[in-house]
Amino acid sequence: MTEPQIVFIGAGNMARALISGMRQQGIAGPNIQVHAPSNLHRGALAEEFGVRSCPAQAEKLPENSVVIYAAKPKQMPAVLKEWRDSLRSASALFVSVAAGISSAQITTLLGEETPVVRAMPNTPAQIGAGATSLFATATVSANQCDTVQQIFAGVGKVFWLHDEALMDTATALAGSGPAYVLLFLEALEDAAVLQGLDRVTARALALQTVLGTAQMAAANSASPSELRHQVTSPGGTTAAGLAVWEEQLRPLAQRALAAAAERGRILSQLLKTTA
Ligand SMILES: NC(=O)c1ccc[n+]([C@@H]2O[C@H](COP(=O)([O-])OP(=O)(O)OC[C@H]3O[C@@H](n4cnc5c(N)ncnc54)[C@H](OP(=O)(O)O)[C@@H]3O)[C@@H](O)[C@H]2O)c1
Ligand code: PRO
Repeated sequence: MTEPQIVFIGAGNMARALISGMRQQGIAGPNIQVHAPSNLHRGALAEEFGVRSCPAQAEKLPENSVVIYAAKPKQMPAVLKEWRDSLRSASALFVSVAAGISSAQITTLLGEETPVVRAMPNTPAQIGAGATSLFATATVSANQCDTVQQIFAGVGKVFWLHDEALMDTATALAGSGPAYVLLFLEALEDAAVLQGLDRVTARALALQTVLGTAQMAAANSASPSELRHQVTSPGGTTAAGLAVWEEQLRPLAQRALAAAAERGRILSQLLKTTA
C-alpha cells in the first residue's frame, strides 16, 4: 500500500497530539500537511515535526489522501463548504474527530458518496498511548478501514464501534477521560499537601501510584475489583479511605459521563447543516 497523504484541517491540541504520535510511529513529516487560518499553531507544528504548513483554504488533494477534520465542531459547515469539492474530486477518505457531530450530518455537508469515518482519539496519542474509538459509514471500503486502523493503531489502541450512538459515550469516557484523570491527580496531590507532604513529593507519589496501578491492571488478567481487594486489608487504612470514595465516586462517574455524552448530543443539535 502506498503511504497515504494525511491532511489535517486544524492545528490545535488534538492535531498536535496525533501528529506527535504519528511522527514517532515513523510517518514522514512531508506526508502530513496541516491547514489552519493562522500560522501560530501550524507554523509551530512545521518547525517541531517537519510537517507541511498550509493556510486554511482548501487545496487540490493528492489521490490517496486521508483528511482529518480537527477544527471545532461548530465550524464544520463553514469549513467543509470550502473543502467539499477538493474532497470529492480526490475521492478522499474523510475522518472527523469532532465531538458529537454525526456521520449523517457530515454526509449532508459533503455528499452521500463521501466515505466518512468518525474517530474519537485522546491526547495520550502524543506518546503513542492513545485510545481511539472509530465508527465507519457504509461507504467506507475494507481497505479504507485498514488505512484508518493503521493510522490510529500507530498512536495507541483502537476500538471499532458498530453503533454510532455510542460515540458520545466513547467521547465522554476516553476523549474527555484524560482531563478526569488529571483532575484526580491534582486532587490527590492537593489532599496530601494539606496533610503536610511537600508538593514535589506529593505530585510524584500521586503520579507514580496512578501510572503503576494502570500498568499493573493492564498487565494482569484479574479485574480491577479483584486487584483492589488485594490492596484492602480488613479494618486497615485502604478500607477506611475506600469507604469515603464509595460514598460518592460511582454516582459521580455516572453523572460526569452522562453530562459529557449529553454535551456531545447538544453539539450535534446546535450544528446547522443547512444554509
Ligand atoms: N482536545 C482533545 O482532547 C480532543 C479529543 C478528541 C477530539 N477532539 C476534537 O478535536 C477538534 C479540535 O479540538 P482541539 O482541542 O484541538 O481544538 P483547538 O486546540 O482549539 O484547535 C482548533 C484548530 O482549528 C483551527 N481552525 C479554526 N478555523 C479553521 C478553519 N477555517 N480551517 C482550518 N482550521 C481551522 C484553529 O486554527 P488556529 O491554529 O489558526 O487557531 C486551531 O488550530 C474538536 O472537534 C474536538 O471535538 C479534541
Ligand atoms: N475534548 C473535546 C471536548 O472537550 C472532545 C473530547 C475531548 O469537547
